[in-house]
Amino acid sequence: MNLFIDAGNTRLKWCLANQDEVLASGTGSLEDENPLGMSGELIGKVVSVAISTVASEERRTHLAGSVEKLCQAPVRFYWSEQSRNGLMNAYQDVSRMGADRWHGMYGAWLDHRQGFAVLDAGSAVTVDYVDRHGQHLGGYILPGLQMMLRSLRTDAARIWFDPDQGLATDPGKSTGECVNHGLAWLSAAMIERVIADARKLSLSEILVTGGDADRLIGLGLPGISRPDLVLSGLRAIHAEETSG
Ligand SMILES: Nc1ncnc2c1ncn2[C@@H]1O[C@H](COP(=O)(O)OP(=O)(O)OP(=O)(O)O)[C@@H](O)[C@H]1O
Ligand SMILES: CC(C)(CO)[C@@H](O)C(=O)NCCC(=O)O
Ligand SMILES: [K+]
Repeated sequence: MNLFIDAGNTRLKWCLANQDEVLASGTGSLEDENPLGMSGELIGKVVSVAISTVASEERRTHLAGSVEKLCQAPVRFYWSEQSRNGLMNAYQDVSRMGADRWHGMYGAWLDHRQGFAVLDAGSAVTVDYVDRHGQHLGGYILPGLQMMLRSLRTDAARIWFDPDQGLATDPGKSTGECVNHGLAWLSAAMIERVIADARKLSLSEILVTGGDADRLIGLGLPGISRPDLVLSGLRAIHAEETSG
């Protein structure tokens, strides 16, 4: 079995899979001693490890070391590419693009050839557009929802509030409401823009992934929830690279 890991800035997601099916999946944290939280029985099945990561070089090295030791298996990292299987990256310097964006787009490309947007609402939010010819048209990088709340709390002296996951967007009448409704209101505005862009660019689907995907869908994003998007792109690339 192969172990696949999507290591973001906050959490990591993993799945244990062979060519056709996923045996197990879970989440973990780079901060934990056992970063995957996998049982010994599952760890024993791992013969190779493929990782997509946007973590710092220091955290990446640490992850590689601990996974290698834990699984006694070779670890391979996958990065952004210029093109693959008809999908073409708009970046001139693809080495600068977060691997999660490329793997998410590739996961989407395998199932949707009619043009799509990928919205990854993680520690940061990314939006990427791909047309029906497989051409990546470019994208956006925005602060994530938790990141915005954290910056309000730490950078503004008189803003005290309890964060909530509410969906209300009407004008707030307390600090807490102003902050929480403000975040939902901003997210709703982003959703409107993504919808308008998708229409203008003739993209037929919006695929949503990341920890805050459900929140955005709750706020009206007409998207398909694909929590596994990055891992499924990574699995496909690993299979292509190691077959034959
Ligand atoms: N159990 C959880 N732990 C942490 N964040 C969570 C959890 N559930 C939902 N979230 C939300 O998910 C967001 C982080 O998303 P995700 O886990 O996809 O990040 P990530 O993959 O580490 O980030 P990135 O890839 O952007 O670096 C946070 O803004 C938070 O609101
Ligand atoms: C934007 C994030 C943090 C989203 O996870 C990641 O894709 C990243 O670190 N990207 C590097 C910059 C870029 O994609 O251009
Ligand atoms: K991510």
